[in-house]
Amino acid sequence: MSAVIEIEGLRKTFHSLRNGRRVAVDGFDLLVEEGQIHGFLGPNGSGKTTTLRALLGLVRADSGRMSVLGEPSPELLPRVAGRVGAIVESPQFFGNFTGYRTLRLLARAGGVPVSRVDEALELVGLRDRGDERVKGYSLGMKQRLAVASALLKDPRLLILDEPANGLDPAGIREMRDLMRSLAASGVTVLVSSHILGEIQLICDHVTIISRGRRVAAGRVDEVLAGHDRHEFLVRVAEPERAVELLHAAELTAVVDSDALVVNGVTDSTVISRVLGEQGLWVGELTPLRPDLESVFLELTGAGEDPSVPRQVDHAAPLPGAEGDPIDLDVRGVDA
Ligand SMILES: Nc1ncnc2c1ncn2[C@@H]1O[C@H](COP(=O)(O)OP(=O)(O)OP(=O)(O)O)[C@@H](O)[C@H]1O
Repeated sequence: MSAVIEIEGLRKTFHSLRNGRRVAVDGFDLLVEEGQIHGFLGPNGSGKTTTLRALLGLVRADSGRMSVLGEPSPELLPRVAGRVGAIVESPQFFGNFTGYRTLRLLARAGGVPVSRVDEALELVGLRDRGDERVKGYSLGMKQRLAVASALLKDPRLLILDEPANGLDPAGIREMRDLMRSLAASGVTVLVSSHILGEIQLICDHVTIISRGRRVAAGRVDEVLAGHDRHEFLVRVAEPERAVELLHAAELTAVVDSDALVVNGVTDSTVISRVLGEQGLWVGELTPLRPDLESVFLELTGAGEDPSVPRQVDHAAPLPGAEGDPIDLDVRGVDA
């Protein structure tokens, strides 16, 4: 399978008079292969947006090697820009324009055949609402319009920064369905998020970033399996006595409210045998599988670092700190 995005050893430091020197990305690696829906997970301020901006040439990295669709980025990104759709920054849609007119304008500006507008609206499920003004759109619809704008040129790679941010459950579901159908049509998707459940539902691969560093990467099921403590929830009539019996059999067990949790067990029949032999019949024996949330919290130290201030979205770059932006049609959503 070929690499669609490769990042090795990316480092980016911001300097400001107020906060001094801040290492936003600290030797970060990322590999996204063709056909993946790849989740890019990390707490607020962990470096996701900075990584994506560096990849797309919107901010200049201190060091590191990056490539997109096989071309070194950002140097030769223009060669593949026509096959990359990205929504990383806040876009400005004219509220008085209809969705259709907005896309037609963007298509013309980007040299894309206007016939592509209908297809893009269809793909994001806005074909029926394309004649309505954008100011009447819900946030979810605006998000989908932003995705449609990134789809105008029929990209092979779609990069979405926090597409579910601010959406209600219905909007999140729509976004999820949209990503799935795009992936089914052969588009590789990289989606950054701090919404763990969403990533677990949508993505097949994940890279977790914490304080600018990669702390886990791989297939979602493999990352989860790597953190499986082989725990079981056990319900019996006498939990305290059950714990004593399990300890005597050299198993680790603790009472957890009206049940007990046994860990480090690969074969659950051992538990029922130890207890059954002493007349304690097991009423429930449930494997406690890790979910992405518990893995994420474990790896990132419970999320947000209070010493790291939240990014101000439109923080003014320092003179000379930014690279020359590349015309990638990078858009975000006007909330
Ligand atoms: N233009 C900037 N100037 C100074 N510091 C910045 C700038 N952009 C980002 N940072 C800092 O770099 C760190 C990483 O920020 P980044 O926005 O990349 O994180 P993130 O993972 O995308 O967070 P979020 O989920 O909150 O968007 C933060 O400490 C942030 O304050």
